[in-house]
Amino acid sequence: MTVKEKYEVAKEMYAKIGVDTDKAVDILKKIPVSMHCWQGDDVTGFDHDGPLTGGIQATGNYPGKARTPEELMADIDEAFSLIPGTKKLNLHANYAIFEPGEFVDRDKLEPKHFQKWVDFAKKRGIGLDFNPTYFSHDMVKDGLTLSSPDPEVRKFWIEHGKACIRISQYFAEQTGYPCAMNIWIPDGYKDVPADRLGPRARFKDSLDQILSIDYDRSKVLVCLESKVFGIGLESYTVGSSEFTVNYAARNGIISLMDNGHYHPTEVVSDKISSMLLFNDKIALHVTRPVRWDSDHVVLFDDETKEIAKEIVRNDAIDRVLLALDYFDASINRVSAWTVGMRNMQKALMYALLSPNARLKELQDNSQFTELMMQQEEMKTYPFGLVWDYYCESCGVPVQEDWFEEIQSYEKDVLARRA
Ligand SMILES: C[C@H](O)[C@H](O)[C@@H](O)C(=O)CO
Ligand SMILES: [Mn+2]
Repeated sequence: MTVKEKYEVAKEMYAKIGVDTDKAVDILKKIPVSMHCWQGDDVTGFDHDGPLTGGIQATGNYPGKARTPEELMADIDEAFSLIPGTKKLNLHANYAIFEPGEFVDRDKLEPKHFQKWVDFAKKRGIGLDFNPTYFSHDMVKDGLTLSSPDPEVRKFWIEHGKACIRISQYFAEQTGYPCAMNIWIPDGYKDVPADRLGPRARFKDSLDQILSIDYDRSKVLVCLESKVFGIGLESYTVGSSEFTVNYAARNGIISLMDNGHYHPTEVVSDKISSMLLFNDKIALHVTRPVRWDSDHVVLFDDETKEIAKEIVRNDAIDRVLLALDYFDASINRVSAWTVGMRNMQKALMYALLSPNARLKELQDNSQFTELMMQQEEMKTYPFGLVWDYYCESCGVPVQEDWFEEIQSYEKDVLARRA
């Protein structure tokens, strides 16, 4: 049987419970998922030689890491050729590309330092997202940036934030797609602080200054990401959840939730509905925390599925900005991208193939026995046959066929980067 014939069988089975698989395929094709450039080189970037700082860590030493913009772009293209659906590319400011011999520090970055990325995106018809890089830099003093007590340090990073807004607006104007610009700072303390209010007040003032510049809010979607702790910053995080949610709500920007940034038993899937009730838009970093904010590759696991369900069944596809955020250096990095991106879309597909209206009705009518039965039965519906058809209709390899391509690319390209 062909992929299409198998799809027809699945289509009939889903139709019996009121699910329109053609519609699910059409919807999924249009949901943008932003792929993070930093999986390709373990968050190293091109503006700096030092270590990765900011309380985050890429562990592993798998060969073939991209070392230049050209290598990173080639690897992104390779991953894109294996990932179905609508993609965006998520860049960090430390991926600026300079002319030979040129160096421009982060407070002075301009759109021209990202022109090659803009050309890359335009050629592929995709949008760009952006992130100021508040880590891996000498101006991070004692682990602090926008909340530093040193006005010089704060000024440097405020200028960086402003520069990034201008660059984001350029991205949006050039690509024709709004640019989500996410602010995350690592600031915090390893040990019990003497003053929790001061750093947060300074962070608040720094954000106010960054956002005071004139920019087009329909083009630049500024987001603010919270965190619970970082490595070496375990006792106190300036940009906590309460801080970022309140700041975003008061200042008309977007809260970004990273599902690695909460206490281990807290789940982002349960937060989405509350956030949707009070915000026009929210943003997500989908990752996989294993015991801590470990940034493992996104799997087709329960929490990823639950996150996708919350987006789909709350009719919030256009209100949730979806980006991935992980960096695994222990496996083939192109494969890591491909697995994570495909899994995010599988989770969305799984949610789109759920009889959501019926399940809600069962809940509202207190038919909990039937609700449990139906939710469990959904797990063995032929989801994979619809997924395969979706991949085929997007022109990317079906099932594990894509891995052969990864193996050839590793042999022909990555292995030669020694
Ligand atoms: C590199 C990213 O900006 C970073 O991972 C941030 O989003 C984060 O999640 C830090 O823990
Ligand atoms: Mn994140």
